[in-house]
Amino acid sequence: MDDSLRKRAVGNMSLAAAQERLMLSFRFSPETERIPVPKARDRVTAEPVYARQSMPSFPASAMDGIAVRAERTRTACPDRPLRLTEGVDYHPVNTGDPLPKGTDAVIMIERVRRIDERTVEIREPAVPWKHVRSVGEDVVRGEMILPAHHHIRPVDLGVLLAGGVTEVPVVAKPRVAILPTGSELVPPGKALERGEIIEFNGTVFSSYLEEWGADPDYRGIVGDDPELLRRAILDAVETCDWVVVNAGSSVGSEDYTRDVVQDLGEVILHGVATSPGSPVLLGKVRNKPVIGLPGYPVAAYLALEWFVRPLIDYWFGVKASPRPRLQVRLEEDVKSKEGREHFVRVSIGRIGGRYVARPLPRGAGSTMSLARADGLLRIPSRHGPIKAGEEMEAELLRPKEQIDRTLWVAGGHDPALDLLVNLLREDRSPFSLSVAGIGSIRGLRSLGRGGCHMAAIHLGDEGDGGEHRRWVRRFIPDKEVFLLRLAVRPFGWLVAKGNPTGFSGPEDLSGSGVRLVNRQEGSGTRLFLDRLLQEKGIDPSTVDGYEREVSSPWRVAAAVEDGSADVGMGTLAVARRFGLEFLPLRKEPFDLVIPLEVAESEAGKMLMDTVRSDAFRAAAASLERGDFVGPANGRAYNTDRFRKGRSGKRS
Ligand SMILES: Nc1nc2c(c(=O)[nH]1)N[C@H]1C(S)=C(S)[C@@H](COP(=O)(O)OP(=O)(O)OC[C@H]3O[C@@H](n4cnc5c(N)ncnc54)[C@H](O)[C@@H]3O)O[C@H]1N2
Ligand code: MOO
Repeated sequence: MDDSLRKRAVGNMSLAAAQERLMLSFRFSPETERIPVPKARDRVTAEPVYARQSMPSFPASAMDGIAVRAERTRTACPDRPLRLTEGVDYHPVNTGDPLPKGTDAVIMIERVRRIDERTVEIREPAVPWKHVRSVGEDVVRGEMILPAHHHIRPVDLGVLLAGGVTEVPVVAKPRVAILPTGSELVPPGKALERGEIIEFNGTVFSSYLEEWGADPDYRGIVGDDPELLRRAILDAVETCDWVVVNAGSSVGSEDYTRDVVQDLGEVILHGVATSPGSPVLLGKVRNKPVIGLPGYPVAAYLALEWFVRPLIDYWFGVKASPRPRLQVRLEEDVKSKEGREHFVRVSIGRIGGRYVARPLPRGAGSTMSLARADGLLRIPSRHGPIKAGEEMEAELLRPKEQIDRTLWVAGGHDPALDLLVNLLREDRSPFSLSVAGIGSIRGLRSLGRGGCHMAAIHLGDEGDGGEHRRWVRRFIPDKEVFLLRLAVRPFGWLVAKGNPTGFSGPEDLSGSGVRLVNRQEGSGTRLFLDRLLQEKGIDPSTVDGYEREVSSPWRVAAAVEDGSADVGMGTLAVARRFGLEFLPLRKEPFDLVIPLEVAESEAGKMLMDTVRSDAFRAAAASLERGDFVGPANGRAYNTDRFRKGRSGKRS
């Protein structure tokens, strides 16, 4: 047996213990840099900074007016106005001017009546030192402006400069080497050969590290070769403070990070009890941290935050504030095994005054689901699975105010929804739309129990106008709802160009070697297929590929395109986008189901106006013809439509 196949599984220390172990393994003594104040934003002070001069450095007028000696104006009153002569009793001053010698108060110009060129009159006495900024009123020489280990903000630059400081001592940034490893990796932009993967984790790491205050040093892709990795780590520890190695920390035959680190230094620990993100390697080479992160992007970014971010904060001596949290109710069950902490990405919507969370795809490779997530559930290792309806705390990845202003559509998917998302943004709408493609039936069910604002459905044929209404009544019997038509889409079979298997209809799905790619249960497409099979008396278990479920029309098309399936169902627009052949079956309406209270809300009205706009209608019409259109770029920004906020017609 190949030795690498006998590698041990990774360990499972708890995340908290692993973080502590890492922190206890290093002591840092970062250098201090002196940098010009204008460049100091987001840096961290290395020492306290004291004012070198006072601000203001002279008594200054705080208002436009006249400077006087207060004592000389004592007799002024409304009955006996006092006349003052310029150059003798008063001096004109503007805000910020030094107070002329011999004066100690300023009278605002509004309180002064001009008599002639050199004479003014006042009706009340000046109060000594009123409207005068005394020396050091703002910053006083010798005062501490910023303490040590302070994260410098734009306003701090102002007080530093005002206090006569031009250079500020800051903690030098930790230089962090980033070593993406893997012979399958290629730089972005290259035309991909089979098996090649675009290297993007390195860029994401660099960007997070910059955001957290470190200085990333991206050192390029290292192939799967222990000698190359060894040299890359040794080079990196020469010039960098820490090293982050990406991938190769698991137990595959080409995962060398552990052995190389062991050989060059010490493995502190390998493997944490989390999902995703478990194959983490923490090591020490030449007394410097070497951190091996899993290759799968979501696992990698979470683990970067768990292990590298606290090191950065420790280096700078600052404490990052934790993300805001929010109590949410789970829309669906969430599986989680005891003994491991689970991190689950969720979308969050505010529905009927409470926050509802829907779990997003769990795969550690699903970058899109992290990019789209509103929050993160952290399920403790002793918790076990979570049932739909349970409440939990979520960490927010998006501001709550944005979540509050998002309408949530769940159900079937169509490019018309993307169009809506973009039109709302183009129109500078305060509201946005978030789409959960979970299938028409699940969308209706979710709407029925208050799990989303609207459902999107395609469950019928254009010929049968009542079909959608019947579905709605079945799932939402007790709510008044609108049906808003977005499009009528040509729907049919998608096959490769030239229809190589000669597919002609459902009869060909059974026993003829044609491979199907199916949609998930609860989708309108699945329902339609099941009906066709039933009509033809075809047993689904005889259909090759019936069990292969994908979760969107795009994934159906992608499977047909890559040749792993021969046929699937989808719209003409999707077929065109993928260059596939389309065999039409029906024209199906794609409708939004909108409860009355949502339709009458400000957000609902805005959405309905957008659906009725010329821009949407034109774009939707081309979708119906099967032409894919992008967002209507360059369209004039029309505030008027939103101010009017007309309400919708009932369907
Ligand atoms: N038999 C087992 N297999 C695996 C286990 C296990 O316990 N037993 N753990 C799984 C888990 S969990 C994870 S996470 C991954 C981690 O594997 P590696 O860290 O060794 O990463 P790779 O296998 O090299 O890559 C995984 C995946 O990610 C892609 N990748 C890698 N680097 C990049 C990059 N810089 N940019 C973009 N994408 C990248 C890579 O191509 C792979 O597709 O192991 C499981 N397996
Ligand atoms: O720990 Mo891995 O990240 O789940 O796929």
